[in-house]
Amino acid sequence: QWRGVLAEYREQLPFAEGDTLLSLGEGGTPLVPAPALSARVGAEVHVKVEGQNPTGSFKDRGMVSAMSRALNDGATAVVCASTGNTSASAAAYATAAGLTCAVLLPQGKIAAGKLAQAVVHGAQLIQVEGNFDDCLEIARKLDAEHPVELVNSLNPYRLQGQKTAAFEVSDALGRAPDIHVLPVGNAGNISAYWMGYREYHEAGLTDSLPAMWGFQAAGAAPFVAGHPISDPETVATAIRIGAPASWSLAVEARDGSGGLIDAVSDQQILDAQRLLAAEVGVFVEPASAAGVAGLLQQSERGQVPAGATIAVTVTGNGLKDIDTALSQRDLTPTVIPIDIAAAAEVIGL
Ligand SMILES: Cc1ncc(COP(=O)(O)O)c(/C=C/C(=O)C(=O)O)c1O
Repeated sequence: QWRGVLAEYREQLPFAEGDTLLSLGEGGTPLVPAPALSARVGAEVHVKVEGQNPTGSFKDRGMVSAMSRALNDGATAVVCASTGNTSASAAAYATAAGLTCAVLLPQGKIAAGKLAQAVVHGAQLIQVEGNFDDCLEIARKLDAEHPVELVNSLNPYRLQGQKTAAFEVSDALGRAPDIHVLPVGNAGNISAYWMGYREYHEAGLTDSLPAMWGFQAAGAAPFVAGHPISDPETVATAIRIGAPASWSLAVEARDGSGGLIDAVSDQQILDAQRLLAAEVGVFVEPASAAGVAGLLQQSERGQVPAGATIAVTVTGNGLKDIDTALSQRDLTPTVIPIDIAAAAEVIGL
């Protein structure tokens, strides 16, 4: 029985013997070989399906850690800003911890599935007439001025929890990948993976380090611009972020690993989302496909080393944002009477 990331990787995590460790079963997610992607890019591609976590995104790894810390420190309330998945995860883990949870969301820019999660778990939802960056500014000030625990990825326990994904990829492959590919928004995840790969390497559990390849939406690509941008825009609302909180850690992950952070268009993201669903069999929300879009772009540019071992993280479940997925498709249903022959005819039997 998988015991959750805090128990499974306790020695690598900053928790004391007597600490209560929460779990909703997070972590232990599938690393799926993707022959369709491997054939397209000429390398060995494995997809880390983080939409399989309890609340449907990778955020659960970091949230179980930050929430456990908060609980053991006697906190009674937590706060976070979110584009949706952090708040969904914070709401669920606050419930598991018996803490109250306030979430700050950019008005009108959050996928319905994520909103539903925060609501059903009883979080206090506050919609801000601004974007994620404005929400994070408020959350930081609330944390500084009031007895609430901030559980955004500025909280080091978030990155500590999220680094376990790098452990799992290395354990599953029996080695570190040559390249790790993932989307970049607030930039906590790329920083956490790099931390995890380095820790495994320093512990002698792997004998190499991957290049970290991060991808942003072209309309929300501060790392590509080289500075924060004020009006990020993308259909991938989860990464519609202009002022990443983990800027310096992400730059260290990019440069320290000999990697890159580049941009892909919304169309490339939607095409990658479609490819994952139609050719690999994995349904992800748009932002989650940004890494795959970037890998395809690198391949088109001849930048993918032949035969390389590549891990790509897809970060959130497609069920979070079915409106965007369905808006890309012809929905005229095939309707038939209650008639077997009619069904057989439609199917072409
Ligand atoms: C599906 C999905 N994919 C990628 C990212 C980017 O990860 P980071 O670069 O670590 O921010 C997010 C981020 C979401 C939030 O920042 C939030 O929920 O507030 C996400 O939900």
